[in-house]
Amino acid sequence: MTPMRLGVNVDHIATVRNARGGTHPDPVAGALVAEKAGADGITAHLREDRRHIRDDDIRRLKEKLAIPLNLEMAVTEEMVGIALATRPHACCLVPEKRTEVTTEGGLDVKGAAGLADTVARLADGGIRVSLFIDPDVAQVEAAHRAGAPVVELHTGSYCEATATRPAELARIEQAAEAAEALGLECHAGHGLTFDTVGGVAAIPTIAEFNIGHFLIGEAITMGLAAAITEMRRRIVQGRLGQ
Ligand SMILES: CC(=O)[C@@H](O)[C@H](O)COP(=O)(O)O
Ligand SMILES: NCC(=O)COP(=O)(O)O
Repeated sequence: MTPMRLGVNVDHIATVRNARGGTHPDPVAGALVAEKAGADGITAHLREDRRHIRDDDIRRLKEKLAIPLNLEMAVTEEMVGIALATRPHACCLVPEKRTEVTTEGGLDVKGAAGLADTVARLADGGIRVSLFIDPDVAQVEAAHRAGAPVVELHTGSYCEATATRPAELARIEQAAEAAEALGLECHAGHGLTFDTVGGVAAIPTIAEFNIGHFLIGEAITMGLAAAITEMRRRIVQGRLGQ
């Protein structure tokens, strides 16, 4: 059976940290909790504007994790240099727009000149390269031509859709079938939640799910009670001089 790995994206732990400019919460500490909880890998997106994950987070993730690190990054010389210096297990190449709130779409692999060269340089550095694309058969075929062994299908439109969700899921299924036929490993991610992951997981050839924003949100709400209980305990301890 095709594996069904869960990659936990820790970007938005860094978003909360950066809101105060300090060191807490630490995305690396969160990644180690995810590792202990059974995550199969950790994903972190080093954006060009460093709005959440920073260079030092990537360095520390590589140093401390026992599970694979998947570095998401734009196709730039700076990022290729960081990847080759850090040597994560995998790099997922994504499109980036400075003003976007999140990754709005997939890479236009068909129109990206020089992408095959970037894929080859990263592969020569021992890094498994994945291309983050819209669920579109032509993009899957272009990813294959560019020499990438893996594609990650952008599930954002599927997750956001209501009436058209079955049609969006059918696009993901077709793209996953095309990847399988070409011998590419297929991953899925973006915007997945408890309610939307099942539909995608039902596609038998998808080997990895990369999920971040929703999980970090649930960690805040599901974890809030435990944090409050611990804070109450510390207050009582302090009062009693223990
Ligand atoms: C490429 C992608 O989907 C992710 O990196 C993810 O969405 C988290 O990063 P952003 O929210 O900054 O896009
Ligand atoms: N590549 C997608 C990813 O890592 C997580 O996306 P999201 O769950 O934070 O939207």
